Amino acid sequence: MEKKRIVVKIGSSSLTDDEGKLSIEKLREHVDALASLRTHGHEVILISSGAVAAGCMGMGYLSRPDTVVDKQSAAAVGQSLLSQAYADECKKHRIVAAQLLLTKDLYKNANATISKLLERNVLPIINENDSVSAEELTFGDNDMLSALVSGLVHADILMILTDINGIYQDNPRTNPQAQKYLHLHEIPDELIDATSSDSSTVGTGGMKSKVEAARTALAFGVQVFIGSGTGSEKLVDIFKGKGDGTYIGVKTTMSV
Ligand SMILES: Nc1ncnc2c1ncn2[C@@H]1O[C@H](COP(=O)(O)OP(=O)(O)O)[C@@H](O)[C@H]1O
Ligand SMILES: N[C@@H](CCC(=O)OP(=O)(O)O)C(=O)O
Repeated sequence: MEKKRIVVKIGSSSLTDDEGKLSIEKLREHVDALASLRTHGHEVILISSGAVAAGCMGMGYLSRPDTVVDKQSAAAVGQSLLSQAYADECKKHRIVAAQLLLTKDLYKNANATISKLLERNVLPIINENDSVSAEELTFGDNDMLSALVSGLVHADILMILTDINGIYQDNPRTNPQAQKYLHLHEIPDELIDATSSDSSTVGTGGMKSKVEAARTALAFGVQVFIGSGTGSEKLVDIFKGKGDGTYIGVKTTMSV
């Protein structure tokens, strides 16, 4: 298998249980899958959401808060829990993990650090620095952050993992008849217009922010997958073109 540079983005919805709390079981499965992708020789960078969700309980919030300061405070509590959980699970695979908390205005400064970490076989784990990100200058969700990082590091592939198995013509939670796109060559304006920003209870941006991110990544020459999966081989399967989701792009790095 040819070595590729792969950015994997994991949304809050794929890291939490039914009550919206951080699920160590789910996080463990993601780390197992990331480890397998690395074992196949690929360079892997992780963009992980989940700080706000992970911090809600410690802050005494019963559900995801609405105000910026409440979300920022929950993220401050949750980011350290998230980072510790990744470090613990990575250690089981003898993987050293690094944490990078980026902001929209300064994210490009991380380029050299990410390159050095990859050179030393360290797994970069990136999130937005929620606690200091000003409302008018925030990514808000990590979809666009993952697309911009993919461009910055000249990634070959961006895999966006979420709680739904691809892009549908309409939100399948409200319209069960909606049809799924298996493969898209590009993201037309009509698709962005038709895609909803309705998200899960823990996520932000819904499918709209993911298709917008996919369009940005495509413009950088990065092939994109949006979908879900289970088990330690799910990322390798996505790479092989056997993922449960939507493949986007004209290149054939992933054997779609
Ligand atoms: N056209 C669509 N196709 C698929 N999912 C959609 C669509 N429109 C809205 N959604 C919603 O997007 C949600 C995923 O977005 P989000 O909650 O932000 O996830 P994440 O936390 O992984 O970023 C799904 O649970 C689904 O309900
Ligand atoms: N940076 C935030 C991400 C916010 C968010 O909900 O993102 P996502 O789940 O990717 O839609 C966090 O870690 O909670």
